[in-house]
Amino acid sequence: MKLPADLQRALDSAATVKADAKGAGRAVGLLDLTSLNDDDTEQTVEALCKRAVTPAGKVAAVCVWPRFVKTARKALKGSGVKIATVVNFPSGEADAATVAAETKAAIKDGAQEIDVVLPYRAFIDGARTQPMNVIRACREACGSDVTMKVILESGCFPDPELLAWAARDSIAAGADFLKTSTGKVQPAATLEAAALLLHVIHESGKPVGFKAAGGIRDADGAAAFLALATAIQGKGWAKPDTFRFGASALLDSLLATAGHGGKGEGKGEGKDKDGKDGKGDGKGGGVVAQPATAGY
Ligand SMILES: O=C[C@H](O)COP(=O)(O)O
Repeated sequence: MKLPADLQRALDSAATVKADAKGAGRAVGLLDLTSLNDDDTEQTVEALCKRAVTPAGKVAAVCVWPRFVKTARKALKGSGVKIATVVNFPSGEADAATVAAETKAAIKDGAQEIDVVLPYRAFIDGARTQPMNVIRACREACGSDVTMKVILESGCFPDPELLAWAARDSIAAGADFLKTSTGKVQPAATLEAAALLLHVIHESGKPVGFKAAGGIRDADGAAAFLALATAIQGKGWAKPDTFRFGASALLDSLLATAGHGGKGEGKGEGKDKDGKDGKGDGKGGGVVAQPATAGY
């Protein structure tokens, strides 16, 4: 299935958008500042939390492994920055009872937002009941106070119709947000997947948010996703309650573009997927997002 013509036009136009200072400052407030590296420690999580309140304002949330939720809670006390964590991450292969237990434990530790991976491999293989039982179990464990973001791992879907189906089922199972990717699989966030998920959200008529996550490394890449959200959902829709970026190496580029310098003025201070220093292309990271070209 090709994207409908109006979505394709919105995507083509968004792909050409360049970041400006105002938009980059706004994007800071929509950021889930993320660290989900295997070698994260309490010290790296504390350092991450110190970066959550910036000269351009605070980020929306800090997203860390469940084992660091308590550390983040302490470090972020009084900041107003939310604490997000991941469950069933990144493989999406745990059963409903395990996911419910993971979710409850994280909430007990202080998590306010749960990013749960849809059992996407099972869904792609044709299963329908089991994947959604996992999402429903997470929803139940979250209750009404904790935000649940469902990670679809859009890059693994062989066709957009199946992705749209997973998105609709996730909304029916209680998703507060649809999130593109774990960031552990390529392709991660693409404008194609974003257009489709934003369209499904729009069609649903429900107050469901969208999170673009994985591979977004510079302010221009972020601006394209924001422009697309505005084109599909309307001006003013993208707020912290409805739109997030999940990114581990975007903040410095946003701050530099917003006129707040940041370490290295956005000249390659980012980290690549292995946490190595980016080599510097003036756009804030070793890997530059290619939002408009990859698959779903
Ligand atoms: O949820 C967010 C992703 O894990 C971040 O991915 P990234 O490291 O490619 O920015």
